[in-house]
Amino acid sequence: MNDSETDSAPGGIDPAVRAELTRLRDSIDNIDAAVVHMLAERFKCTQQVGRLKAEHDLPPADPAREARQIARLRGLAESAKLDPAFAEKLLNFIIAEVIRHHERIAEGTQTGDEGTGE
Ligand SMILES: O=C(O)C(=O)C[C@]1(C(=O)O)C=C[C@@H](O)C=C1
Repeated sequence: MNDSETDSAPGGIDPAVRAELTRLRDSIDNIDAAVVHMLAERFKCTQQVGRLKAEHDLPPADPAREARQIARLRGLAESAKLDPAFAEKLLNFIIAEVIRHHERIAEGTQTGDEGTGE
């Protein structure tokens, strides 16, 4: 249910429920903003890694490094009571995009700034 659907709930919403929903959504919006900012910083780092790898003829992907990152993140997820499988899928999704950026940098088809908004 989206905002307009909750707004048009039959009989209206109890004001206390509405206040609690608004409070939770405010926190969700702050968290989403933090995630975007953290991802932007991560991509700035990985673009530099991509340029370094291209300059030194290193392969875009490093499966051994990825295996260590996944093991570490799964442990962190468990401690944080987050589903480790979800954490792994999310990291794999991000890394796949990073590898695409690395490949484009190595091909010389991008400057290395894509994904950073620069
Ligand atoms: O650490 C590297 O070598 C990177 O290129 C960064 C990164 C990552 O996004 O964390 C991406 C690709 C590699 O396979 C491993 C890790």
